[in-house]
Amino acid sequence: MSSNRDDIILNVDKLSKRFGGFAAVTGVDLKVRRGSIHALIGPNGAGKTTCFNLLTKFLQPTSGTIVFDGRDITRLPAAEIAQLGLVRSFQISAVFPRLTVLENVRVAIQRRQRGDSFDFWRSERSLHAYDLEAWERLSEVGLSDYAHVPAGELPYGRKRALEIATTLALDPQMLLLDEPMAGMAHEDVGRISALIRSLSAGRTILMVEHNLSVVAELSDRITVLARGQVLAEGSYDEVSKDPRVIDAYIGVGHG
Ligand SMILES: Nc1ncnc2c1ncn2[C@@H]1O[C@H](COP(=O)(O)OP(=O)(O)OP(=O)(O)O)[C@@H](O)[C@H]1O
Repeated sequence: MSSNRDDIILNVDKLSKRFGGFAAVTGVDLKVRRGSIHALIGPNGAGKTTCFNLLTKFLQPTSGTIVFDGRDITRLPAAEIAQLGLVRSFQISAVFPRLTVLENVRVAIQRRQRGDSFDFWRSERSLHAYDLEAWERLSEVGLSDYAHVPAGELPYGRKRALEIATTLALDPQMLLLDEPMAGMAHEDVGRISALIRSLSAGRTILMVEHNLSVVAELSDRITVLARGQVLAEGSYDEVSKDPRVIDAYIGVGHG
């Protein structure tokens, strides 16, 4: 694939999701350029999480199409989408607290190699085969010094970094990050921002994030949702000056 500026890795067309009579997402168009950091923002209840769930097929769309890397994935199951390289960061609950940081990443790599099964109670020797790659992932997210610490003992910010390392173990072309700064202490925000920036080298990132200064700093492009629809799209400067965006945020008390 070429990597010119118009190279769209994710092309979402008129995506909609209804829950019974309630339209959570309506006619959303979204184009994400390969290699960019794209943010999806909007006030509470705007439909951001539902969009993520539709993209990764945790939910089936009511209508619309999703094309990833030139392929229509609208009807594919979640596991196949991950295999194609569109991967959502795991939740912290997916980290095994008693396993060390290194072991967690090793298990994630093994799951990629063996498919989505948990038959990791194999020989120690077969697990060590994944060590080299696991160390690389840890170094990529700045966790090398924590390799032998049980995951459950990591501070919160480092747990998010581990969660990202286990996601990288799936070798994604495109990462969906669901509120990467949620619950983060102030001192962790800068470090995770730098991490996201470094991850974007050679990958595409789509993130839902409430911290607007992080969105401003990191994003090449921003799509603003409100009431399940696209309200505005552009650079941070453009969307933050848009009166409709300001109204939508103030309307639900964000200010
Ligand atoms: N499974 C469901 N059944 C019914 N309604 C739902 C369901 N999931 C989400 N909704 C509704 O869809 C709307 C969009 O919710 P969603 O969680 O996608 O918003 P959001 O932008 O992610 O909000 P937040 O920023 O608060 O996380 C909300 O009104 C929500 O109540």
